[in-house]
Amino acid sequence: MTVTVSTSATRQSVARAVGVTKLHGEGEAQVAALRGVDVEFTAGEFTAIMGPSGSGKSTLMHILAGLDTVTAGEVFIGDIRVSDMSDKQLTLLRRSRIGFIFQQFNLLPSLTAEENILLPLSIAGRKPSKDWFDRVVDTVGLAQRLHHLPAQLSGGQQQRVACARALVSQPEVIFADEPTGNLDSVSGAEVLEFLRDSVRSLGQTIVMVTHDPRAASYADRVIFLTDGRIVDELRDPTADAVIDTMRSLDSRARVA
Ligand SMILES: Nc1ncnc2c1ncn2[C@@H]1O[C@H](COP(=O)(O)OP(=O)(O)OP(=O)(O)O)[C@@H](O)[C@H]1O
Repeated sequence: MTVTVSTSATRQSVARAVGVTKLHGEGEAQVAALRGVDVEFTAGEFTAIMGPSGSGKSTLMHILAGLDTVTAGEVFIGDIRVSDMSDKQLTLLRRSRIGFIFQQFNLLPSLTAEENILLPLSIAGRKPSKDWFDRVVDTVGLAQRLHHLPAQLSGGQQQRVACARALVSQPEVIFADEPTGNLDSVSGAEVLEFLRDSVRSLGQTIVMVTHDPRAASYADRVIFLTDGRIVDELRDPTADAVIDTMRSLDSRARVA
């Protein structure tokens, strides 16, 4: 069964996939990573994408973020059709409208926390608003660490720098790929609380790929992928509800 995920008509759509299919490779080695995915992400919402290994989570996120192309279907960021864009247009779109948080933090080791946070804006030739910068730094709790190098920060603090870097340019949407995958449970919880706060108090929109039911429970909604299709969705999830849904997907897969 394929589920078409619907959203509230009153909220603005920030990212949308319509009938997206993605084939990797050629001939006998060809793999269908996504098979006709329809999904929409609305403003001010925190969504987690879950599913077994190989179900297409990273492929979906990369396609939504303009980092990979579709085989069929369409992708929109706001009302802009990403699936038609040239590489140059995609680079500009990513710089101006999309934020990224990676499992490995991806901070530049020779730059201070503050310089890392401001780097995307400097590259785009933009100046930060001082008020917004202060608010973001305050929200992530890094005011006392701005002049430290990444090596002088804990893993959790480094990931909070990466979160601030994603937020400071006020992107329409932040894509986070296993943001707590390299953190212990306490630092992971801090980062997740921060991500949830940035949605609740700063109005950010976040789409996060995770394997961890507890991480997914911080989201407003969880969508579940199996074998390249969206097969289920939970709103206001608890970790137990996410675990139960994952188990039921496993048993459905075994029966099929
Ligand atoms: N560049 C590629 N070339 C060939 N096949 C690929 C490529 N990228 C992904 N795939 C295949 O597409 C399918 C979906 O992969 P994807 O990485 O999106 O899954 P995932 O759910 O993110 O997995 P994981 O949880 O293990 O990271 C898998 O079968 C994978 O082997």
